[in-house]
Amino acid sequence: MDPLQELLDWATSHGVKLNGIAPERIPGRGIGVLATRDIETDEIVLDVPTNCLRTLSTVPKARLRRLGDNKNISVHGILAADLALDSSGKFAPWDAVVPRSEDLVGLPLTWHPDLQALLPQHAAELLAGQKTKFARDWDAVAGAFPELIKGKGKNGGKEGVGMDRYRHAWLLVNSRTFYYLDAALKKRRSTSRDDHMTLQPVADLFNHADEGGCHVAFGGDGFAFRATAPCRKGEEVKICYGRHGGDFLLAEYGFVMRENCWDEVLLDEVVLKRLDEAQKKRLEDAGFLGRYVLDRDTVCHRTQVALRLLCCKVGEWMRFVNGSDDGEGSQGAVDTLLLELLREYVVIIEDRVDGIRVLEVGERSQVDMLIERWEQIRKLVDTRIASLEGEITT
Ligand SMILES: C[S@@+](CC[C@H](N)C(=O)[O-])C[C@H]1O[C@@H](n2cnc3c(N)ncnc32)[C@H](O)[C@@H]1O
Repeated sequence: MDPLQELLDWATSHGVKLNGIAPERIPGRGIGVLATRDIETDEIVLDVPTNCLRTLSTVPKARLRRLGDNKNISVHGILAADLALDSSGKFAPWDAVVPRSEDLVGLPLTWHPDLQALLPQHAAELLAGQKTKFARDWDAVAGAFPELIKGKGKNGGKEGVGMDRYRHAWLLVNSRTFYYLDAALKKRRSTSRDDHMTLQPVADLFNHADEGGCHVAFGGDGFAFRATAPCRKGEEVKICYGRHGGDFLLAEYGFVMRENCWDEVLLDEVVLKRLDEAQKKRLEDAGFLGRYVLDRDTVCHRTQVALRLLCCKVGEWMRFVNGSDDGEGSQGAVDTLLLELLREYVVIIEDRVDGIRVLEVGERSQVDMLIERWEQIRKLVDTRIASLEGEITT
């Protein structure tokens, strides 16, 4: 039988209700969810009861006991251990449709370090966070389940096949969990919002849309997915994973979107190098050092503050920071400086893309994805340059 049909049979026998939707393979997006009839706004298209979820509460007690009181492992890490070690067959129809390792090569955690080194700043920071978290989780899991450390890993590493299997499970958890909180999670000490997660077979087949996706509501009985816009038969039904820019989608989900109304880029690389140590200290003390964001329309207030420090006398800058000066008088100088910095950034972007093109590592799809991401950033920067040029000359 078709594995997707088996998953649906399994899910419906566990109380999952699909209404006017069905999963299908979609070129370039793995599996997604299509409308099988016209869907109206506010229709509930999917109901997932709590008994279908894979959470901390469904991890066998014996497995949890072996992890002991280890505070270093995250809930993410425990769920991944459960996926990697599970041989119960309880979720077999789901295991049969989730992406295999070769389907996850878009996630930068799987990339060659030379390619990782050419990620945009925000994506690189997210990746660094993942590496630290993964290393901690793997340490805890490898210590508790030494039977996982056997054979040679894909990269011939001493950690063995177990680490590859664990990383695959860890990435599945990374890219397909939903926010969730229950008694077990509340009881567990030292959990943060990041630990409030669950895996949901079937619901995890929805792809992401920046706008117009189904609304996901989580209550005591489970999850309900409600259409927020009409969807015609045959169209893809999506949800919004969050208002994420392209760097986040690339680092955490391993894909790039052609159009994304939430896209943004960090300008720290060009702004910070203009600041001397005293200016950095001043900005730090005021809470404005770093995280200078350009989105599809404009730069953020933090950028306005940092650039004003480079254009104004300190007194005027302080009045802008405390809100007693609206900054109108210095806006022209700030815009001129911003234009200069954005032009500098264009040169950096071109350099990065050239650097990626000459690399002889990584898979074609990874290289293409990284170049596409830099091209998106270039588009954001070029758009702002064009509008600043128009504003400055008029
Ligand atoms: C929650 S899963 C969605 C189901 C997934 N497509 C599958 O085949 O199982 C998230 C993954 O789907 C893919 N994805 C989600 N939204 C996408 C989009 N708009 N474009 C391309 N890929 C997308 C990414 O690989 C992401 O990591």
